[in-house]
Amino acid sequence: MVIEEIRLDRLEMPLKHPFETSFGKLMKRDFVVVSATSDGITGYGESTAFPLPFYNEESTETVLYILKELIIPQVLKMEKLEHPEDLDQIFQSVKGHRMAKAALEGAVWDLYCKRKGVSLSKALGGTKTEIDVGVSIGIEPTIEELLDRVGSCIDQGYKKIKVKIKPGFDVKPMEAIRERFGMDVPLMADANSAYTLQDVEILKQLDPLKLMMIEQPLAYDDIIDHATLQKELSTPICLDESIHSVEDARKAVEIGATKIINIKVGRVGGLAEAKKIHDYCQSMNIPVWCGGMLESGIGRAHNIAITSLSNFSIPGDTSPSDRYWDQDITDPEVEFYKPGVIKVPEGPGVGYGLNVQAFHDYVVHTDTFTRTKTV
Ligand SMILES: O=C(O)CCC(=O)c1ccccc1C(=O)O
Ligand SMILES: [Mg+2]
Repeated sequence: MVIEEIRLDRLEMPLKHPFETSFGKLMKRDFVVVSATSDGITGYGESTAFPLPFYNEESTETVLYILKELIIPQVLKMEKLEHPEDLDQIFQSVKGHRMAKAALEGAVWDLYCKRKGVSLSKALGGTKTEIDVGVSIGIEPTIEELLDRVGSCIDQGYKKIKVKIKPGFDVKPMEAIRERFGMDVPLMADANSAYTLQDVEILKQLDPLKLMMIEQPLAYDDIIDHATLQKELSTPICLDESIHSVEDARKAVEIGATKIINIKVGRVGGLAEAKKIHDYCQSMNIPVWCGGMLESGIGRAHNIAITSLSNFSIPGDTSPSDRYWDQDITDPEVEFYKPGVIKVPEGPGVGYGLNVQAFHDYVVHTDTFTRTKTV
């Protein structure tokens, strides 16, 4: 196929509730949607970078810069793009910037699948027809408010409850959840890199709570200290921020830094790399699950497709649209078809259409790039 047009729409979507992590508080989502068109068919991808580089090094502005200046001009010159993996030649010319690459790669996967008339799930080798989902709960102002939110999520049927922690809001709130809701709730904590090895005594106090895992307790770029910490903890460590590629996954698993991996399509540079990590982890008996980045329905749809692969055996953070949005930009929105379960769509591509009206209501800026005709 030949891609004739690529569009970058920057959107601002207000969150229903502020979302607080150990690195800060988000009130709205500011992100980029990539549209790629060939023969009148358009595929969509979503950038998961935040406006500021507080989760990883990328930001909305760096995504726009890398796509506009370095990647899109090369893609619009490609003579032959038979498969999304052909983008790799171009991607190799830019180190890092994985969220920028993933946003474009996602649009090309959707386009490729729509042209072939197959679902993205099938094209990736997915086998599940439905996926179990969990919820990620931000840091709440008080333990009481956290308990209310956890209770409501349990009532809604979420299959995993993840709670954000930070120094000063860790052992007490997690103990309070266990006391109120019991030891059977599938419960985990995510620290977003807020601790160091100095904090091992605090983290050890979580062990009796039998959490499913603790996500990224130490630095965003570390695996060595995580391996040291894992030797001290009975709670399994799950890496998020530190894993950017299948090579990172291999090294982290080999040194014992992680027993479970959170795969985020954007963080690892796209669906092709996400699948490689999934396959490697499967061969090593390491379970994986799909993380979230407060995506709109477009990013959620990609997450649902990759989660249909068999080693995504732990419920991910792909909650329905109404967890975050009054009005999402897909039609239909992402919904439970029974509590805690989302159906994997069977239609071509991501299987969710665009709600054009809602989409345009959130757009704040558009750039369009077209192929220069060659004779
Ligand atoms: O999209 C979701 O529901 C997951 C939310 C979440 O946990 C998160 C949100 C923003 C930044 C980082 C993370 C994370 O998983 O670490
Ligand atoms: Mg995380």
